[in-house]
Amino acid sequence: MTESRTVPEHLRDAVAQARVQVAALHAELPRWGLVVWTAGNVSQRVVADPDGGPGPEDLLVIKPSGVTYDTLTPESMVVCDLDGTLVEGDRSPSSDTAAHAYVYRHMPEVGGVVHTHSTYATAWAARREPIPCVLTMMADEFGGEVPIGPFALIGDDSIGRGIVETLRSSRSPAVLMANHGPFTIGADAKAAVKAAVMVEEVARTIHIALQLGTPHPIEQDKIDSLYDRYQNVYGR
Ligand SMILES: O=C(CO)[C@@H](O)[C@H](O)COP(=O)(O)O
Repeated sequence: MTESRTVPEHLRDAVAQARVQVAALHAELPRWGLVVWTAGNVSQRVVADPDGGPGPEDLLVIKPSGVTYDTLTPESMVVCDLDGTLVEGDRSPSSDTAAHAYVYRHMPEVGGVVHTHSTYATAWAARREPIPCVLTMMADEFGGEVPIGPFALIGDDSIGRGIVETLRSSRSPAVLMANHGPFTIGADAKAAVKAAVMVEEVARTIHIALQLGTPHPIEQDKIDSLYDRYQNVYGR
């Protein structure tokens, strides 16, 4: 594969650090039972101009496509530009790279993106049904329901467009792409992994609640209050 650009000298340390972080975060996906075989991926933005903030010249670090989790290392991670073009690496980038890159291009506040096929969240995605906000944990992390994104084919901008269109009008850091699975975002890749863990947890719990009867919705003012406390006070 041709490399159109190289990692600029001033970003070498930041890219090396991101390789370590992204490799370690990939190991979290099987650890939390969110993926099987080679499904799923984690990426992190590397800001090209730390003084100016996120911009179109940024890079992203992501896993190579089709490699099993137990063989992923910092060295095997690949670096792409925000068009999804390979900048550094020995293998093809993840097949979801275009989606991750689209999110970074259009949501400058996003520093990490995660995709899994975690079982319960993906079951909701298969039914194209948003996960209703019936748990305080959901109000805390998602600020409301977890929305459904459109059906989109893999490989081009379509998934990225669907993620951005859906999450722009939601407080949720997670979207269930129709018939596909969850994509999550965060200020960094760790926050996006956390959202991936949380969306699977609430998808499972609410699925079980539905087997027992009808879950009670939480009033909007209570959701707002829980969200505000968790986002601005909890853990500070
Ligand atoms: O769902 C998809 C494709 O959208 C992925 O989760 C693949 O299953 C893993 O792809 P690579 O990251 O290995 O290319």
